[in-house]
Amino acid sequence: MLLDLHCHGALGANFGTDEATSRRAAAYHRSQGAYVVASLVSAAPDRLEQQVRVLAPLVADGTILGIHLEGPCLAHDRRGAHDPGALIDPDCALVDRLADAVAEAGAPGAIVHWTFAPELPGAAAFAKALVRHGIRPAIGHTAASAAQVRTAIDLALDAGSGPPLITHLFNGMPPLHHRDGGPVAAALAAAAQGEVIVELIADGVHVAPEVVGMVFDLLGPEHIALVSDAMSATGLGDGDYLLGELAVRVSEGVARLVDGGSIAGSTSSLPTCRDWAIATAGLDAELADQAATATPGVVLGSRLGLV
Ligand SMILES: CC(=O)N[C@@H]1[C@@H](O)[C@H](O)[C@@H](COP(=O)(O)O)O[C@@H]1O
Repeated sequence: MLLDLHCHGALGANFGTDEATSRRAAAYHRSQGAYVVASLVSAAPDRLEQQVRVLAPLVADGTILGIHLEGPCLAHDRRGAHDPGALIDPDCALVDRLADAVAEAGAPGAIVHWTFAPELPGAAAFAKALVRHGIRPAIGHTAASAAQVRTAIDLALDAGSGPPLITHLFNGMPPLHHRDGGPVAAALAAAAQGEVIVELIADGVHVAPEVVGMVFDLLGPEHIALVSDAMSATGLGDGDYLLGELAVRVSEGVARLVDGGSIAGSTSSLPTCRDWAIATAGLDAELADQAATATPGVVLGSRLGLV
């Protein structure tokens, strides 16, 4: 089985909406060959609490590997398919609240990682709060400079975190510029030193095959987690869907926000991404498999015992 650290749903369901459809989405991904961490897009704090409470029993019984909060402390300009009305500055009380909610709902430690933009006010205290709760900081949806990303990585490591994640490297951040390296340069340099693990969406839409190949050549599979970022259309066809509260249209397998046209997750399961990485990006099967099993396995650690 492959291990997908970033997955929003399948079969018309967004994880966290309700228990029955969340179970069906997880079962779909299992039937394709992947255990998933359920990702939640930016939403109001009350809504996030409801959603983590819906998912806690699924973590407790091993239906899903854990929960990933993607937002709501994200950069407005790099929000991609996140609801601009839900974005807030980093808020340590929200970390305490959601960590307490999953514990109370029977799944202490259910939150595996949490994506935030490190340039926002209060991000340093937020990252420390994550580490205090055993949640791995994930840097993403960010317009930070390379120096700000480097500082955030050091802060997380100093606070006792395992290597932070870089949420879907390249997507939701400025592209690499040779006179302003930004998050991509900082992430590649740190990953090469084993100080972060980068996610890559290898669905054939988000990142070009030659870029996927280049990242594997530069970093090696031990520093890369292939992820699906699968949204609710996964397992179904083209049509109209929701990502969180936002309307998404899927056409020829590509999901885009109806309003603005941002790409809005993938419609591929992780095994499909793995196959694309081999067939189209030209990776050795062994390397693709390592980035879809052993490397995400390091992030999951003892949580893997549950499945
Ligand atoms: C659930 C989620 O957040 N998914 C992101 C999306 O927000 C972003 O728009 C897209 C492309 O990002 P890009 O235009 O920066 O490459 O990547 C991912 O699909």
